[in-house]
Amino acid sequence: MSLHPTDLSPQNMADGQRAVEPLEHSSTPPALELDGISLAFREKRSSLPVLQDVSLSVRPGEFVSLIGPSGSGKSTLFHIIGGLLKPQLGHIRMNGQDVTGERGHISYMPQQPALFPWRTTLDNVLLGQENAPRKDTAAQPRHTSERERREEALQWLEQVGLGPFAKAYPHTLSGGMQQRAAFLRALLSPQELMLLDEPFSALDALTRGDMQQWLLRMWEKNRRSVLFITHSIEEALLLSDRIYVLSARPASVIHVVDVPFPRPRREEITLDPRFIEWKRKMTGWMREEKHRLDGDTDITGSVREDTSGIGAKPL
Ligand SMILES: Nc1ncnc2c1ncn2[C@@H]1O[C@H](COP(=O)(O)OP(=O)(O)OP(=O)(O)O)[C@@H](O)[C@H]1O
Repeated sequence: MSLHPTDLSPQNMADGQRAVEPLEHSSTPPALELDGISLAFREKRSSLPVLQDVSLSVRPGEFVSLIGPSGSGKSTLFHIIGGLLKPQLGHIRMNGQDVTGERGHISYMPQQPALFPWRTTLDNVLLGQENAPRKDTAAQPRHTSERERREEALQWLEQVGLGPFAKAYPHTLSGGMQQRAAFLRALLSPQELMLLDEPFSALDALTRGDMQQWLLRMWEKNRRSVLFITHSIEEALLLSDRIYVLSARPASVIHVVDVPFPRPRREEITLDPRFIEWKRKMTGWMREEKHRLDGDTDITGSVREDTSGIGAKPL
């Protein structure tokens, strides 16, 4: 389990000091390691550089977020990690093994729940296990029979308040309920690493807040390794151990934030002055990046400079 000792006390923030590097680096290899990933989409006569030398890691049991301007290449990065695209440069390692260009190593939760309308909630939740090789995971140890898997999935559905809807079809569920089912499907998949691509973006604000709290509790109980895409700085700060901030396209990592707030975290943390300060600082970064994307020459060149003094690591 990774730890993120940081020194982001209000005093240090005022003093303009940086967060210390994590003290503990476990000898266990990262659940996910991206090493110098670059990709350009090539068409007949043109080339669109989308990712440029992106490196990041997710240690076992860590919740890591990616945040960056729209169109910067976040989903493309997920497609590369999932083996749907092969980078022109760089490597992907999972648990120390090079898996660049290989499929089947991750469980994935997309923006839309993508439940099959002809399958019940229970059968949708079981879908992730049907085409994947069986192996132990933290959430689900090895089973011998289909019946046991169904029973366990039913217990999970009860736990997330979907017990009465196990036999219902997706169109009868609310957006939040569908997302919980989609999350369970990913959680019960045998792959250890979960990629969550803006899972709450289609939900209304209140449901989204509820789902964030729900995800926090679920993750704190199960501690899967998660890479999470979001556009919401508040969501990233609330949920993550670490946040990678991407530049505009071609995306590279411009800041890494070791989130200093202890767990378990609850909604109240968003009212903490340190949380508000982080949010303000990160909003500034994102705004600068957006201006750069829009071609605002006044601030071009200032984006990669860390002026925060509150613990971010500029690259
Ligand atoms: N298959 C493709 N062929 C050509 N260009 C593509 C392809 N897929 C994505 N792009 C382009 O690559 C860029 C990055 O797209 P991507 O969807 O990865 O960005 P994103 O950061 O996930 O965006 P958003 O935050 O809006 O979801 C965009 O300009 C997009 O138009």
